[in-house]
Amino acid sequence: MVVLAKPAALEQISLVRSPSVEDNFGAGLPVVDLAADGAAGEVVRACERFGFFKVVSHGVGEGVVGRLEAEAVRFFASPQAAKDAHGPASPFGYGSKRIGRNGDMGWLEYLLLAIDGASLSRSSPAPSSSLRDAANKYVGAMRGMARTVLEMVAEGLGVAPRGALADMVVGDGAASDQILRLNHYPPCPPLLQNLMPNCSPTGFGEHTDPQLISILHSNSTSGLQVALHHDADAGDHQWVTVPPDPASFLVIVGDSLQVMTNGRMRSVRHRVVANKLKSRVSMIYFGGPPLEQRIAPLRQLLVAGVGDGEEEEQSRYEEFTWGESHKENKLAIIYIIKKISAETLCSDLLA
Ligand SMILES: C=C1C[C@]23C[C@H]1CC[C@H]2[C@@]12CCC[C@@](C)(C(=O)O1)[C@H]2[C@@H]3C(=O)O
Ligand SMILES: O=C(O)CCC(=O)C(=O)O
Repeated sequence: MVVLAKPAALEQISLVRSPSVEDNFGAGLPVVDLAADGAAGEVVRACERFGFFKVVSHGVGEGVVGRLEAEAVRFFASPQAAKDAHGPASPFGYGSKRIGRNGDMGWLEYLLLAIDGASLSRSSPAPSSSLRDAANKYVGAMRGMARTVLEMVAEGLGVAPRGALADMVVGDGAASDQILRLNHYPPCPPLLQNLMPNCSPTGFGEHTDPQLISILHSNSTSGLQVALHHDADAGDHQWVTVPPDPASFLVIVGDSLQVMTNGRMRSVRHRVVANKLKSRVSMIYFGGPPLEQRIAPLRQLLVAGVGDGEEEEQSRYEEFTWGESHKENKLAIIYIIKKISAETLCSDLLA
């Protein structure tokens, strides 16, 4: 058991050893130019192989991103009492250090906002009208990108109609379950930097996203790591750092898309480690379906390529609705927030 000199400073936030620089993808990061010929095939390949990809040529104006990021920075820089007035996150609103309902802790503060149709929900108010306006424009852009990507997924997998998946999340009038999350990870405290040069506190613990798709933007501060799947279910994975690029977005496959594609696409585990020197600000749009949506493999994928007299592919997952996944934690079989145990604490601490 390790006792920190000042445990209260970290309030039980785990420490992780960051992968070395060589573990970066470098040129190997999956990148898709959404405007290029053959983009649908590239999207499917990246989602099958990595569970995420970087999007370039996305057509989202710099102003739309910059305006919301500036609003987020302004909110996070406001006095603690002003931020606390918008919390605690239950689940929507301002939250700090405590993430979700499972007692997970991270070196971050965040604003979780519900989306109703094409704009922020009136029932989880934004802290200011300027943040709400900026968020609504941003949400519009993210819905457009979610449609493009999900249509490409359907096209690339040979699923008809092209809007089969996209309509679940951004269909006209669909009461889908969309969320916008603004995250701020303050720099790693100087005390810890000195004590443990190779460690950082966990910003956001290891998890997969339960929805169909997430679209992530960050400022130029690093911290995001993804697990390259070898055999992730058997715990065989390698953490790699994704270099930040504010000019692009990262599309992340969620658990529901994994189920709907009967495991062809894999949701990707990811986590954030706090940066030693700079604040990281990220904005993430989560595209989930309506609560009554059945989460099960698309029938067309189970029968695709099955000849006469041959058995169709079996579903690898128990069927449930998106609403049930909230209530009964059904997706917990797939998504894992790993409580980092003593063995995974940095060896500097264990010494
Ligand atoms: C530790 C967490 C925090 C969770 C639940 C659990 C694992 C996955 C996280 C997310 C990620 C996607 C948005 C969110 C709203 C969701 O649906 O799953 C998040 C939720 C929360 O922020 O509460
Ligand atoms: O901040 C990031 O880069 C990732 C955030 C994330 O994984 C989340 O909010 O679910």
